[in-house]
Formats: sequence, structure tokens, C-alpha cells
Amino acid sequence: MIYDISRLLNANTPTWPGDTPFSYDLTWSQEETGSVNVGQITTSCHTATHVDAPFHFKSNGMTIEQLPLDIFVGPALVVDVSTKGEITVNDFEDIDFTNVRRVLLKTETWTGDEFPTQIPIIDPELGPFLLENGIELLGVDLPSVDPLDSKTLDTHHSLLKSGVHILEGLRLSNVAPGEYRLTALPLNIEGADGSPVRAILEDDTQA
Ligand SMILES: Nc1ccccc1C(=O)C[C@H](N)C(=O)O
Ligand SMILES: [Zn+2]
Ligand SMILES: [Zn+2]
Repeated sequence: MIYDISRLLNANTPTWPGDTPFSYDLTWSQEETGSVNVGQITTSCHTATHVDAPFHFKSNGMTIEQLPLDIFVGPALVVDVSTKGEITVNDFEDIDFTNVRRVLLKTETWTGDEFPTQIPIIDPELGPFLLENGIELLGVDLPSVDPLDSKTLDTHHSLLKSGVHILEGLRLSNVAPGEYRLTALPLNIEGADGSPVRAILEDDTQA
């Protein structure tokens, strides 16, 4: 079974306050060209489900096309942290990270169609903890891994220092906690600070 864990992109998709809204428009209709419809998109690189490149928060950091693809494909563990206002290493005490390289946090705090006004805090200490446990990707169903008003982006930086890549804006309400196979590949955009992804989870059930 394939679960689509990406958010829908359209003119109403919630956007980071002040950032470029998403749009899709036809440049030419089939009537006009006599052959095809041709569209164009405009978007922030941080709208809906997306990967942050280190360049997003560090000017000499890697850009999106430079990131290794194997981070974004493979086994992933969905962890339920939905009752927590602050997510710390203590929330992972009972979790066995053997053979887990990718962790997706299900907070369920951004399920509506509005940009959230408040999101759970993710303790920057999670960076070193994830590194110790061999985790290379952290995914969240939030617009950011840092508080919305943060200028220092401590958790982003802590994750980067720990070699943990960042996937944001997931839609996890339709999946139960547990193990899946993730695919969430960023577009090959030269020099970009991030990229939208189509993120899916697969489990072992047929069809
Ligand atoms: N789109 C923005 C526009 C202006 C300022 C920040 C953002 C962000 O997206 C930051 C967010 N902390 C992020 O992790 O992607
Ligand atoms: Zn982002
Ligand atoms: Zn981010």
C-alpha cells in the first residue's frame, strides 16, 4: 500500500507569512497552441511538503541539488509525539533505533488548511541524540523544526551539525506510527535553498 504523505499544492495552500504564494497557471491553452496545454508554477521553496537544504539557513551550506539522494529513500519510522508541547530526547526512550536511519515525527498539530500560529518546540538537543542513534533524516508534519518566530534556528543548526537532513510539512494524519519505506526526493534545482517533494510511505501490504 502507498500512503501519500504530501500536502496538496494549490492557490490556497498555506504559505509562510509573507512568502510567495503557490500558483499554477496555464501559459498557453490547447486552444491557443493548437496542440497542448502548458503550465507554469510559482512557489516558495518552503511551501507544503519540502526538503530544506543547509543553504536555507547557512550561506556556505550545501544547496539542494548537492544533497545525497539515499537520505530521502529507504526505511523510515513514524513516531507519535502528538500529546507533547515540547519534543525532547525523553520522548524517544522506549524506541528501538536499530536499523532506523529516518525518523518522521507525527505531532498532528497542523492538520487544518491554515498556516499554524503555534507549533510544538523541538529541543535542539535532538540533533546530537539522533546522530548517536545513526539517524540521518528528521521529518516533521510542521512548517518548521524551529519555533515560527525563531531567528537563530537552533534546531536547524543542531541537526545540520549532527548530519541530520530536514523534511518539513508532511501530512501524517493518514498513517499509523510504525515502520515504512519512505520516498521524498527533492527536485534537481541548481543552487536552491529547498525543494518541494512528493513524499510517500509504503508498507508491506499488497496493492
Ligand atoms: N519561508 C520562510 C520565509 C521567511 C522566513 C522563514 C521562512 C521559512 O520557511 C523558515 C522555516 N524555518 C523553515 O524551516 O523552512
Ligand atoms: Zn523549510
Ligand atoms: Zn526548515
